[in-house]
Amino acid sequence: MPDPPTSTTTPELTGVSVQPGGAVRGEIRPPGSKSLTNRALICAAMACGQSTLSGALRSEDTAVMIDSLRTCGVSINVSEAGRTIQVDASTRSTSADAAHELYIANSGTSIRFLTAALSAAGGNYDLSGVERMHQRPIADLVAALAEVQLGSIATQSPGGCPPVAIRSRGWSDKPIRVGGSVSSQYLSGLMMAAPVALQARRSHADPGHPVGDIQINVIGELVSRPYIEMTASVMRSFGASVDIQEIDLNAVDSVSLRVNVSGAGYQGIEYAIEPDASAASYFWAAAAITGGAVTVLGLTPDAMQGDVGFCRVLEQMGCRCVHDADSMTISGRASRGVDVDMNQISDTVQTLAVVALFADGPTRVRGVAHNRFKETDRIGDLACELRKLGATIDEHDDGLTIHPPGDGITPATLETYHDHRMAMSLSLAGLAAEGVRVLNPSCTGKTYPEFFADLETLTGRPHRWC
Ligand SMILES: O=C(O)C1=C[C@@H](OP(=O)(O)O)[C@@H](O)[C@H](O)C1
Ligand SMILES: C=C(OP(=O)(O)O)C(=O)O
Repeated sequence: MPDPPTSTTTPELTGVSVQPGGAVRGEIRPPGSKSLTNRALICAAMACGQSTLSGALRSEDTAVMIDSLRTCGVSINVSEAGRTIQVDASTRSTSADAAHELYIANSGTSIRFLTAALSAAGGNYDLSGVERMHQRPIADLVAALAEVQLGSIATQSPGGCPPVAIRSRGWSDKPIRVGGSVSSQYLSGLMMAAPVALQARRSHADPGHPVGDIQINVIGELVSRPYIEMTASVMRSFGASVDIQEIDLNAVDSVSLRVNVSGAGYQGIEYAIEPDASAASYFWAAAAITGGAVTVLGLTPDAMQGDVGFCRVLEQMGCRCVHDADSMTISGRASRGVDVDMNQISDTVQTLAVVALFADGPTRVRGVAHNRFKETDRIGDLACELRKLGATIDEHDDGLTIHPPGDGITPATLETYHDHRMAMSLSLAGLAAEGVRVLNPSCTGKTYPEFFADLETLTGRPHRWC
C-alpha cells in the first residue's frame, strides 16, 4: 500500500477509502467560493484601477481563469497560497491580429464568462478545453452574442459546444435575448460583460451624447436562479448598476426575466470572498450521515451562495440546523427520505444522493435535468455508481429516486468520471460503511485540491490510499 499523502493536496493515486468510525464532530472553514472568485476576477480584469481579492479559491477552475486573463494582458499577482489575488487591468490588450489562444480545461464558469466579456471588449480569441468541455453546450450564449456582436462568433463542436472562436469589434446597442434552460452561466456572463460594452460605447460616443442601458431578456425557463443574484451582487460591488425584473412568462414573447445594466463601468476595489458553500455541503453531509455535528465557518443563511440552502433539505430529512453571525452547524442524522426540487442548488445533488443512501425511506430529486450537461452526466452516471453501493435507483428525465439499500451498503469501487463532485460526495459513503473505494481522487483539484486532507482533519481518522 502506498504511503499516505504528505502534502495537503490530493496525490495522484488510483483510489481512496474514507474510513468509518462513528459520529463526525468538529468545525471547518472551506476554501473560497469558486463562483465568487471567478466573478470577481472577471469584474476586476475589466475594471479601472487595481483590485485585491481576499479569501480566493486556488484550484484548476480559478487557475484557468487567471491564466486566460493573463494571456489577455491583465496583470495578476497571486499570494498567500492563492488566497490573495491582485489584479491590474490597465495592461489589458485586445488582440486585433493573431487570436489569443485560451485554454479553459473543464471550467464552465470560465468559458461562459470569458466568452461574453471578451466578445464585449472586442478582439480575436480562440477558447478551448478538455474533451468533456467540447461536449458541454454553449450554443444559447453564442446565439445571443451573434445577435449583438459586431464581427463573428462560432462554436466548433457538434451541438453548439466549444471550442469557441470570437472575432469581435464590440457590441451593437440591440437588446439581448438568451435562453436559460441549460445553464444560468450564459446570463451571468452577459450581465458581467454589459458594463464592458457600455464603457466601449461611451468611449466612442459624441461628447454629451447619452449612452443607454443594456437590456438582457431571458427567454423561457431559467435554471440555477440564485447564481443570478450572486452575479448582480458582485457587479454592484465593482460599481455597476443592475436591475432585475421578473416577468410573467406568458405575457411578452416568452421573456421570463429582464436585466438592465447601466453605470460608468467597473472600478477596482478590495473584495472579500465567502467560503465555498457547495464544498461546505460535504462537511454538513458528514454530520448528517454519521449523526454527528459539523460547524462550517464563514457561511450563514444570508450568504450570497444559494447552496447554503442545502441545509434546509437536511433539516427536512431530520437534521438540526443552527447558525450564528459567522457559521452554520448541522447536527443529527438525516433519517427521513424527502421529495425535493433541487433546481436552485443543483451542485449539491450528488451530496444529497449519498446522504439519502442512509435514510429510512426513498428520496426523490426533481428539477435538475440540466445536471446532465455538467462535468459528467450527473443523473445517469450518479445512478450507475449508487447502484454499485446496493441502492435501487429510478432515473428520471429531471432527476432520480434513491431507494436506500435494505441490508446496508455493498462494498464497491466507484468511478468518478473526472468529476470533482462525484469524488467528494461518493467518498462520504465510506464514513458509515466498510469498503467504499473512490477512484481518481485527484479530480477534486477542479475546485478543491485539499478536500481529502481537510476531511481527514475533520474526521480525525486517516483515509486509506489504495
Ligand atoms: O454561475 C456559477 O458560478 C455556477 C452556476 C451553476 O451552473 P448552471 O447554471 O449551469 O447550473 C453551477 O452548477 C456551477 O458550479 C457554478
Ligand atoms: C458545474 C460545475 O462547474 P462548472 O459548470 O463551472 O464547470 C461545478 O463546479 O459543479
